[in-house]
Amino acid sequence: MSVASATPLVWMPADHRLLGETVHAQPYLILGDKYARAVKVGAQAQPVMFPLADASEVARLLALVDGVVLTGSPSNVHPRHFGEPVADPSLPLDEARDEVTLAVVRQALAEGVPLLGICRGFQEINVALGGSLHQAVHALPGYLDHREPKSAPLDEQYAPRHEVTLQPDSLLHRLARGAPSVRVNSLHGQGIRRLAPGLRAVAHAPDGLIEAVEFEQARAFALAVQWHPEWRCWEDALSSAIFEAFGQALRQRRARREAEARAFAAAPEFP
Ligand SMILES: N[C@@H](CCC(=O)NCCCC(=O)O)C(=O)O
Repeated sequence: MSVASATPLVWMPADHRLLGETVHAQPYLILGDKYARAVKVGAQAQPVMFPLADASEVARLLALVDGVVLTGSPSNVHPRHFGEPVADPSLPLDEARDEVTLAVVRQALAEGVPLLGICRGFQEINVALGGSLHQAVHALPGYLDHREPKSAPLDEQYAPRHEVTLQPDSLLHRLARGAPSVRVNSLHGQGIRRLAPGLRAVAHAPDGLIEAVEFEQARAFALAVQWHPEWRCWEDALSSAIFEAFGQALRQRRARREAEARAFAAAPEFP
């Protein structure tokens, strides 16, 4: 008998933000609409949040889902996670998010849970595995300014800004149908400095900055990009391909989890 699988579930860890006027500002746990929408439309999956999850709950919560998306965010990963002080205290941090996402990366990769990282999520994967970040790419001689024009309309902020060259024989290169390079948007101030052990750089900007990584020993989909494929992912061939491939990996895990649950239910009980 064939059994139709339920819609896969994707854990999307929350940002912690203060919203409201200064004296009345209150803490909120939030998820950007464009990320959730890309998971729903592009990967045909259901986004879920565990808003007050802490690191000690990560393993138990990962067992309930079919994949993870680590989203972008205006906040930076705290540089203490790669042994540095904060270079610019005016920039936002989100240590509560760091606590969860760094643990999620290690556990998800160890267990073969499909993982997609975007922008901050890309940086989190590198830091979680022992890599480090440049805290201000634009201040480095010879590097481009990878930040978005802050006062421009969103369409302009998310417009393709520079090329990335793709590494042959990578998943990303296959998803780009063998194109040697693609143009991508760019909305970040930080970037990978020391690549973490176990990660392979599979895309580079013209200034040499790493723009995409894959996990070398991946047991399932494990890709992260510094740009934003979630932005109207259905309008761009590579963005659509990334979310479709992630969706396929989610359905494979979903089918496996359901088969295990059926086998467990059918097993004889021993006293
Ligand atoms: N703060 C980091 C990460 C940049 C990032 O994820 N930007 C996305 C902002 C828009 C959004 O919320 O999606 C850096 O600057 O490098």
